[in-house]
Amino acid sequence: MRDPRRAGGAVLHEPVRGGLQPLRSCGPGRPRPRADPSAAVSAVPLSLSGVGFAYPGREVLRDLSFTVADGEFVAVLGPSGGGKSTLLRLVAGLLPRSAGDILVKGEPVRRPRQDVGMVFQKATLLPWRTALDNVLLPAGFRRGASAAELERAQALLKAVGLPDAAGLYPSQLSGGMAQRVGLARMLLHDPDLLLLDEPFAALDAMSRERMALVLQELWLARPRAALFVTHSIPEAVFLADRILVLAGRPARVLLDWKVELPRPRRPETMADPLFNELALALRHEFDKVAA
Ligand SMILES: Nc1ncnc2c1ncn2[C@@H]1O[C@H](COP(=O)(O)OP(=O)(O)OP(=O)(O)O)[C@@H](O)[C@H]1O
Repeated sequence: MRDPRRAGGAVLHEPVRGGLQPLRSCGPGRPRPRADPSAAVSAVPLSLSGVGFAYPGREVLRDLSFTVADGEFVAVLGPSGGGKSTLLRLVAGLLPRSAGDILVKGEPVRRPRQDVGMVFQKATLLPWRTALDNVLLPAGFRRGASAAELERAQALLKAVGLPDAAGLYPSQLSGGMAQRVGLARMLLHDPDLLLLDEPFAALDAMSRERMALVLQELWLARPRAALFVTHSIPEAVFLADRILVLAGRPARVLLDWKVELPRPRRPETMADPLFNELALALRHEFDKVAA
C-alpha cells in the first residue's frame, strides 16, 4: 500500500492526528494573513475553541478546536453515536456547550441565527403546509413573507429541481423531493453558514447521488461555509474541500484531511482513480482511528 498521504498525487494532504486541527493550507476561502487579528476572527464563519459537551452522566465531545473558512465545505465523518449531531446542534445554538467557545462570524453562539441554515436527516416538513409554505416557514409562511421572500422561495424550488411542486403537500412528495424542499428552506435567508446533518441518509443510493449533485450545484452558485455530517466516505470525498473525522469517547477531531479534487465534481468523478484512491486511503485511516 502506498503512503495514503500521497493518494491521488497532490490531491490528498497530510492527515493530522490527535485533537486540535487548525485550518491549514489551501481551499477556496482559506483565511489569509491579515493585519488586524480581531478582523480575522470576525470574518471566519465558524470557529470552535476547546469545545466540550456532556449529556447528564455522559461526556460526548471534548476539546474540539477548528475553523471553517468562508466558502469552505467541510464534511464530518465519525462512528455512529460519536457526537456528530450533537456537534451540529451546538453550532446551531440548539444546545448549550459545556466548555469552550463557538463563534459564528466572531459572535458567541447562544441561540439559532437567521444567517445559519440547517437541514436534518428527516426533512421535518409540516404535513399540513404546502412545499412553498414549508420553504417559507422561516419567514412566517406566505402570510408573513415579504414579496422578496416569496419570490426567492419560488426561485429556490426551481433551483432544487421542483419547479412544479409549490402547491404539493409533504405526503405527495418522495423522500428526495422532501429533502429538496428542506434544502430550499435552509437557503431562504441566504445563510452564510450551512449545517447539514446527514441530509441524504434516508434516501436510496441513486437519489442520494442525485442529491449530492443538487447540493453541490446550490453551493457552487454561492460557495459558503458548510459543515456536512455523513456516514458515507465517498459522499464526503465527493462533496468536501476538507474532511474531519470525529471519533473516540469522548469524541475529538482525530483526522483533518483536505480534498482537492477539481470542481465541479461530476458523476464520472466517482469513477476517477484519484477519487477512489482517496476514498480508500481515508477508509484505512478512519478504521485505525475510529476502531
Ligand atoms: N438528548 C440526549 N440525552 C442523552 N444522551 C444523548 C442525547 N442525544 C444523544 N445522546 C447520546 O450522545 C451520543 C452522541 O449522539 P449523537 O446523536 O450526537 O451521535 P452521532 O454521531 O450523530 O450518531 P449517528 O451517526 O448514529 O447519528 C450518543 O451516545 C447518544 O446516545
